[in-house]
Order: sequence, then structure tokens, then C-alpha cells
Amino acid sequence: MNFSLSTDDPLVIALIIAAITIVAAVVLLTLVCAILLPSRRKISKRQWSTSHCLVTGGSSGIGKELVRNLIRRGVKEVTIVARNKAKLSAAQKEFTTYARSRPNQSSAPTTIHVLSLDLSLEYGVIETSIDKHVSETSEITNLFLCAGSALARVATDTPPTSYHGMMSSNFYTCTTLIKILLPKLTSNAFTKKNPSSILITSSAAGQIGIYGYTAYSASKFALKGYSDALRLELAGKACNLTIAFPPNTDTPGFEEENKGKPEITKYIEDGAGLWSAESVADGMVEAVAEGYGFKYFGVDGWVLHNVTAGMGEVDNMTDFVIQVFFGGLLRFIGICYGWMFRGIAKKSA
Ligand SMILES: CCCCCCCCCCCCCCCC(=O)[C@@H](N)CO
Repeated sequence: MNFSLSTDDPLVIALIIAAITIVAAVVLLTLVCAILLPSRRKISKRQWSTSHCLVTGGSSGIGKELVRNLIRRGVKEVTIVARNKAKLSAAQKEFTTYARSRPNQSSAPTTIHVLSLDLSLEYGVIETSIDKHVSETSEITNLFLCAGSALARVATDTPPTSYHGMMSSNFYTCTTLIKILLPKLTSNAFTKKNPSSILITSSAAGQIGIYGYTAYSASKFALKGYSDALRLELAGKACNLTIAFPPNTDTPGFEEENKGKPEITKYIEDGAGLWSAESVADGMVEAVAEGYGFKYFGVDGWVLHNVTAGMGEVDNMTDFVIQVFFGGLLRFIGICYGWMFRGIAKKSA
């Protein structure tokens, strides 16, 4: 048979048309996304040097490492918000020394403010305290919400009040501060070249319901729903919103939550590894500096992020291509993991 005869074959012609259609669709969709995708607003080095960062939960764990990271970036002022006065003044002392000893200083050492405040108090009390602090220092330009805690219990072992407790420590701490500071963070003082920023700390357990995290997962999922809705309010405003989904992180809080944690929970979450607070904090600040909407950690985090994309905003071109063209494959992997987790839970039932 010669060549011209085989291209006459209707099957070959159909295949060629199909291939051209698929390639054209991929190119067209990607092009449309490239045009419609809003450009990321980065925070420049110069801008950090004029910023006042407020960090909740900044006296311990990820929040504390995040403060250290901000000092290294040469931010102008940091306010650490936490409950424990003794821990706060210890952190203030430690960080003031650290700020002064920071090598290669191109800007003045960071000023460390502390604000002792129980973020589970009534809204009015918190608002008064924050307003007073701002008037005594300067306007907040970057908000880092790292306060939170974890309870690892199955539903039958979770006291009813612990659901309120988890929402109060992980969710309301964020919504309250954003309510207070959002008008200023979205004011005309900020521009596309000089944006303000908000970081919300969810968890990998805010992307996937993990055995033994009934109350905790719920509070971290709440942050995802909240931030998806809030992101739309920020359209056209020069305020970046980043939500982070860290895996297990080596902190005092993690040691605390491990007491009484079900073995199955430990087994499942161990799969994503144990990260240092320093690397998680650095990843989060870097994501904020780069203007990313979502921050995940490691390969598991990457898969979880793309498989749970749902109706959330698309962050960048890579995510667009992965989610649109490989979403089905990732979902299949997710289903297989689900079967595995179900098997683990069933065996110990
Ligand atoms: C589709 C396939 C994806 C597969 C990967 C699944 C692995 C799941 C591991 C998740 C680890 C979650 C840790 C959260 C820990 C946490 O937030 C608390 N310890 C708080 O301190």
C-alpha cells in the first residue's frame, strides 16, 4: 500500500482531525486563561522596609518563626499579638536583640511591638485594643494570621464545646482581625505596585478531612470557604490574600496536640512528613511576597491543592494547565488514597 492510500482511510482522517482539535482547544484555553488571569502583585524589598506587620500567634510556633523571617527581610515594624504576657515579653526581648544583630542591614533594625490580647474575647474589646495600638504605633500594612490550635479526637471523644473552641481559636481569630483591619488594608494608601497583604493559616487538614480531626478539620475548612468569598471582595483592591495549608509542623503546639491523638491520625498525617516551623514560615512569607493566593507544601500539598481546586480562583498558569488537563487523573489518585485511608480506619474499627 502506498502513503496516499492510507491518508484516504476515514479512520486516519478522523484521528488527524481529532488531534488538531485537541491541540487547538488546549492552546486556545491556555491563551484565554493567560489573558484573563490577573497579574500577581508582588511585595518589593523596598516595600517591606516601610511595612508594619501584625502577626497573631507570633510568640510561638509557626508565628514566631514568621516574625524572625520578617525581621530578616528588614520590615520596619512588627506587632506580635498573643495572650501570654510572659511569653510575649520574652519574644520581644529575643527579637529586639535579633533585629539589632541582623547582618547586612540596609534598613534600620525592625521595631518589635507586642500586644497582649485574647482574640477569643468580644469583638468590641479586640477592636478597641487594636485601634489603640495602631494609634500609638502606625497603620498595619501586612496582616499575618498564625494564631490557632489543634484538637485531635474522633467525634465521639470530642466534647461539644470543643467545636466552639476550635472555631474560636482557628476561625474567629481570623475573621475578627480582618473585620477590624480590612477597611484600612483596602484603602487608597495601597496600590498595585504597593499592595497590602493578608495571610490566613489553614492546614492540609483544611483540604482533606483526616480521621480524628473532626472539629479541627471543620475549623480549617471554614477558613477556605471564608477566604474564597473574601477574595472576591478584594477584586479591584490592592490587597493580596494568601491562604496557606501547612502539613505537620514541629512546634510546641504540635507536641501538645499529640497527647491523646488517635494512632490512625498519626499514621495518616505522618505521610506528609514533619516540617520545621522555619521552612513553613519561610514558605508562607515568600508566597505573600510573590503575591500567590495559595501556599501548599511538598508533593502531597501540591496534589491536594490541585485536586481540591473546585470553584476556587486559579492562581497561576501552571495550576491552570494542571487543573484543566490533569484534573481527572489527580482525582483518580485522590480516590485511591481515599480507599487506603478508609481501609486503615476500617481495620482498627
Ligand atoms: C490526592 C492525594 C493526596 C494525598 C496526600 C494525602 C496525605 C494527607 C496528609 C495530610 C497531613 C495533614 C496534616 C495536618 C496537620 C495539622 O494541621 C495538625 N497537625 C495541626 O497541628
